[in-house]
Amino acid sequence: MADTRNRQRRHNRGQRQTSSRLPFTKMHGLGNDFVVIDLISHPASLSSEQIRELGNRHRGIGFDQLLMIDAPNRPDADFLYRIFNADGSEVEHCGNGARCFAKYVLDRGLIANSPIHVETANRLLTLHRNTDGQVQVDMGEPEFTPASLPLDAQQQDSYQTTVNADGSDHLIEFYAVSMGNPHAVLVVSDCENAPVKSLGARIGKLPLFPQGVNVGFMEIQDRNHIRLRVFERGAGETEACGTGACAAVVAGIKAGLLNNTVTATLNGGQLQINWQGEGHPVLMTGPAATVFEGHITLPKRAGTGE
Ligand SMILES: N[C@@H](CCC[C@H](N)C(=O)O)C(=O)O
Repeated sequence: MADTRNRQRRHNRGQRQTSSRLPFTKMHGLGNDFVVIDLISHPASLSSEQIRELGNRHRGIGFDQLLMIDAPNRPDADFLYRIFNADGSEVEHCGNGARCFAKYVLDRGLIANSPIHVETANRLLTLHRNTDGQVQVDMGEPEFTPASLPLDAQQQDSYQTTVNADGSDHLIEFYAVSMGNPHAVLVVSDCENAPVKSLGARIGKLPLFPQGVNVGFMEIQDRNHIRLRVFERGAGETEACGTGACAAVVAGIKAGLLNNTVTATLNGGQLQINWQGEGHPVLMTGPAATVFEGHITLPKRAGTGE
């Protein structure tokens, strides 16, 4: 049944006309904020320049990520989930966005029940809304090979490099984890006073990371609790980063510093992360919220009357 419906949606995608008035919903997961658009009901295409303009917090709507809901390409998925950072770049994964995605498609009846199977650029995610409204996401398995980020280095347990920020050289040690998107995780003693913005921006630009990297600053409070701030690729420091929380917890478990179930406290609130070790997926549980709805007016395309 899902396959027949998906074939029809893919067919419609091939046939569709672009809408000039595009409904959007503003959502957030722990303050990591999103504009969500449903391209199945309202076909449209947005250039990276248009996405950057919409993401501008002073002249546009403002968001950390734009999330697109579309018809899947694979028969075992209910939807295709595409993610764009505020700088217009398309990326592979967004954990807080996945929880909002589940809330959006369930609240609007685009699917009757969870679990919801969602295709991303490189994974199949499973989303489940709990009876308390929180959403659990099977985020897939973490990867540690340099090629999976990518990271231009030989594989090690952790990596060291020197970064110049705030006028001085910092020798940093980091763990490298791919959650489908790239993460460098630093262990710090004082998360509140860590130079997240300056160091995060510099690390993200190191040639070591040819496709950039999300940089997490993790303070280990005890074996079941971390405090985490994340400087996201393409968005800067955000209120929360779901894939960043998974990457940090996984790095901490692999290093023997954390237990298998951890509460991560981000700037915007808490996520529960569970990982049973290599060969297992990471499970992330947290809230999703709708803020407001509106319409984007897209410029008419010359000569088409659209
Ligand atoms: N906010 C996200 C991650 C969004 C993508 C990231 N900035 C990247 O470039 O990989 C999350 O909640 O995971």
